[in-house]
Amino acid sequence: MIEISDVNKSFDGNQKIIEDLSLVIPDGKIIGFLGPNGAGKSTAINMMTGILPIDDGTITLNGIDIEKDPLKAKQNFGFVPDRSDIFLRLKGMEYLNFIADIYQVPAEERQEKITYYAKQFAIDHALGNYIQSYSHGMRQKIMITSVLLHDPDIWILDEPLTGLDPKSSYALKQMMREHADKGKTVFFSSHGLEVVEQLCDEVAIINHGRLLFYGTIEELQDEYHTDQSLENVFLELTNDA
Ligand SMILES: Nc1ncnc2c1ncn2[C@@H]1O[C@H](COP(=O)(O)OP(=O)(O)OP(=O)(O)O)[C@@H](O)[C@H]1O
Repeated sequence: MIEISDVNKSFDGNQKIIEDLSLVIPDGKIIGFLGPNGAGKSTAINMMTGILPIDDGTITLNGIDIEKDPLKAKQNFGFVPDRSDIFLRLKGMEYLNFIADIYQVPAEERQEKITYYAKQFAIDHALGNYIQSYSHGMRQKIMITSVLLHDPDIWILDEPLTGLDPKSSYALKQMMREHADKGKTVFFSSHGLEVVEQLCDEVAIINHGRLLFYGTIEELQDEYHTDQSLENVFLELTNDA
């Protein structure tokens, strides 16, 4: 479970990029995090994962405060950022072993998992090459594999499906469903409203750093007295004109 309580964030001390954001992300469900470009999704996710400091408010992951006890909080989640251009000078296998070392994944288990996930994502042939030489999709897949390797309770994924081919996208969606069905937490941002509609149990929609809605798609339709698709309601809700 992730609990975000009264969180505010600005970069220049003036305009708030995140304003009074409170949200409880429960276990056992897939939650989609939606908002137009610049709405504040990555900023919120970066605070949840301890990458950015929080101005005021608190964020806890499985009850552990990300600012007060960052190391312990980080043991509870895995994070796939929206940009996967990191550790470019490591080979795929070196990166996976590095992450497995950090999270102390036993040798036999890590080998088994690397073999399995690399095959699922069709990057097994490329693990001996430098990440620098990987396509965007391959970099995305190596990042996702590194999270799956240490099997954290909470998955925080920033636009994880962008750049994945249909087979890998399908595999990841299946894994997300299985993880949620085990009673674990899956939180991901996306611009793909059809995927969100098909995959998520609940959605959180933000714009200009403020939470506009949190709940199921049926509740969203009820609230806006419509039976229209998520896309139509989303466009109406986030229309600034
Ligand atoms: N380091 C920064 N310094 C100043 N402003 C920033 C910084 N990072 C983000 N912003 C601003 O914060 C706002 C929210 O950006 P953010 O990247 O969180 O949005 P987003 O919802 O993830 O967008 P996208 O869908 O395009 O990824 C934007 O107006 C952006 O210009």
